[in-house]
Amino acid sequence: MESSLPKLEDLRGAAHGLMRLQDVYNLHVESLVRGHFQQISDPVDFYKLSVSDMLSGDDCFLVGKVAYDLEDYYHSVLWFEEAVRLFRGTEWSPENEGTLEDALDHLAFSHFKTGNISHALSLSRELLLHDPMNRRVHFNVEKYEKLLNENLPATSSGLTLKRPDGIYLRTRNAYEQLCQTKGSQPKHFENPSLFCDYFTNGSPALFLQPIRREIISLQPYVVLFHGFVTQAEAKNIRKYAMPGLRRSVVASGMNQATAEYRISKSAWLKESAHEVVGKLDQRITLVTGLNVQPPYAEYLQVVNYGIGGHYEPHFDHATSDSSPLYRLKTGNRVATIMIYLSPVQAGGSTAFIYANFSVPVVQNAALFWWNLHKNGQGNVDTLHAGCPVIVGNKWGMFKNKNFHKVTCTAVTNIVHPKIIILSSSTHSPLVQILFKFFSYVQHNRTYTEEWWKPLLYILYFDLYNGCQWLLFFNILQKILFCLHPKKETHKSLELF
Ligand SMILES: O=C(O)CCC(=O)C(=O)O
Ligand SMILES: [Fe+2]
Repeated sequence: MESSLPKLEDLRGAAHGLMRLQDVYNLHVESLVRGHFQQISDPVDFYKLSVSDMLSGDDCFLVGKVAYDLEDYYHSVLWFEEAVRLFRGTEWSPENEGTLEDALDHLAFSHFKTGNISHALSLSRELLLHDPMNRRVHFNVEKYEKLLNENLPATSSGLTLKRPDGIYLRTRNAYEQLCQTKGSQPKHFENPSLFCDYFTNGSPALFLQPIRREIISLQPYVVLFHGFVTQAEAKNIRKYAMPGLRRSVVASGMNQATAEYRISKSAWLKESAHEVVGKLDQRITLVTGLNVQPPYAEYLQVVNYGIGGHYEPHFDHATSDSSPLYRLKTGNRVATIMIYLSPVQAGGSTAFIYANFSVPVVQNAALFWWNLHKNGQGNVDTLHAGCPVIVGNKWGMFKNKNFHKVTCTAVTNIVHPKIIILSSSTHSPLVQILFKFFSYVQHNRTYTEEWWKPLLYILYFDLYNGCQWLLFFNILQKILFCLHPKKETHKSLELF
């Protein structure tokens, strides 16, 4: 049983999670510990739990201690203040790690470190009432009195605490603002090009039961497909993923590692795990037109965020050549679809920072967006984040569509030394056909100077869609037509 119990890392993680909620949502610590979610700027409950267990003085002491050990006195002051308040009003319990004296001691020192000497002095004096023989505190009192007598400018009690910058987050304000505003996408009357419709994507499979599509943004293109999964499917997926859940990782240089900026658990689901996985792949193909079966895309990834769980602003696509995505030869991520598998009581929106909107968690809906521009370059407007979960348990499922195993194949021995083909692999059907095409062209010497232009279209097409043969042959026909405008194209096709 011991292995399933929380460890010290989990306890510290919980403290960081609480401080994250406090910061991102600008919450009052005093009301937060009572289960009321009130913003400092607007002290009305924006979420209220129906039943809640209050945090104890000892809980607050622990949170403060985590901050204090990191020399983050902004947070330690706020949490020790709460600990002192709660310790004062309750009997000490033998299960507690800290005491009122400990809290006073740490709070006094935190105030000293933030320049609030008068508070440090009064708290130290109070501490001496409980522990009159404490020589260290006597010494501190003398030191604080001396500092106050010297009347240094930064010793007043009117100082405002400044939140630490931590890892400098350029987009922090915009990100937090979007998290605080639940569902801040422009409404249709603000932007008439945004609309909702019943969408079939021209697919016969959706004619009788079109999907409800909500266009959320055009630049970047982001849409929400409502009712994408059923309640039962979502429940089953959560169940299948549960045993495989592990702490989520992020790309770190050439490798993958856990990181404070992504706190969640995730599991990969292969098609063999359950038939629902294959069904979902098919459904994604229907609404997006993309072949998303591995290896044309990654496996389905199920993600679970607990309270305070989040994913700070990031891109889903690789932005550096050393990304593990390239080492895995999966190619860059063209598009992402994210299915919300559970409701979330508060928090947990998906925020698009530069595009300036956030999408609240809509149970069973799927959010789709393109990460790359059509030329294959990353779209910076897709910078996005998963806001911290305030109350509840957020489950999501992701599918990332890749350029299919993009590698560079230099076509050297063929016609045009300047051409480098980006393709799946030399074994892919596309490349096999291209090679045949090249040798045909080489043999017949009938190409024009610009013969290669249509090829780029094919490559581009293949990279986006895997191979969709019907359209592929259409394009091939066009190429042949360029080469032999006078010949009947269907005859040329026979050559292949
Ligand atoms: O949880 C979210 O809302 C976003 C998560 C995300 O962007 C990701 O996992 O890549
Ligand atoms: Fe993402």
